Amino acid sequence: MRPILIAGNWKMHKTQAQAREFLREFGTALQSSSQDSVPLTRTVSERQVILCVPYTDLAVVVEQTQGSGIAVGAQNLHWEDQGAFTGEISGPMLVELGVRYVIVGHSERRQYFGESDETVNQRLAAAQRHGLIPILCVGESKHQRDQGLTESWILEQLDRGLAGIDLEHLVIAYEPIWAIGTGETCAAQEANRVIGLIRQHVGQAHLSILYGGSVKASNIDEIMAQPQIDGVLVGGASLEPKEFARIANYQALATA
Ligand SMILES: O=C(CO)COP(=O)(O)O
Repeated sequence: MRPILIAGNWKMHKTQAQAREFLREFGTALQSSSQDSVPLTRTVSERQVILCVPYTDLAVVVEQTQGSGIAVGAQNLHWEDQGAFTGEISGPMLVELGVRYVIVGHSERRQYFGESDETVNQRLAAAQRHGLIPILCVGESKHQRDQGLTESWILEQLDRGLAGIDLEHLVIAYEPIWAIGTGETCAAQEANRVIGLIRQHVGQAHLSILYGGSVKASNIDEIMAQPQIDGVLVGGASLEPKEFARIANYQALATA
């Protein structure tokens, strides 16, 4: 049985005060949106909820989620442990704060900050060296999809990104770029197909592979009904406590 992960990526949103407010409302919403009002700890122990928050919120969110079962993630890390890298944050700095997961290679990092598969690979290795679980993001652009390049592009991202990486302590997220922040969700069956290809290519039976891109309370049940999809990486909808709680408490439908 592969672990189910429901991860929120806040991107560059929320001050510490806003993070505290979110967590107050999220705790309540998690219980009230759960069908049988199970306590927070039980809900999240069956489905690992992860909040990937800005660096400045990490300490507050770790402190406020202690004992709740919610795990905390960062959104990037540098490959060196320390050094003259102005503006960067290293693995040991995250570990000291109690962070357990870290997103690596998000398409926004690749698009706006020049991340390449090579630096993604180095960041993955650094995360694992320090016991952090990296969430590697891969996905094609609209242009690549239209050109029929989806599969070859993703397999290339995987081959380059995962060279020498331990496949046991890793999560992959399939995030088609054209579905991020656009409201245009990838059809659940198509996401299932691509994730199946990723699983086959990586060849690691226990790997959790998530879908990301315009996930909302209104489409989570259908997405999670797909047999290859082990969870979601949620952007915009993770900023709103009630919406994200409903996503975490998705209703398990019969497998599509
Ligand atoms: O980029 C994403 C998560 O990492 C997805 O963002 P949205 O859910 O806002 O489309």
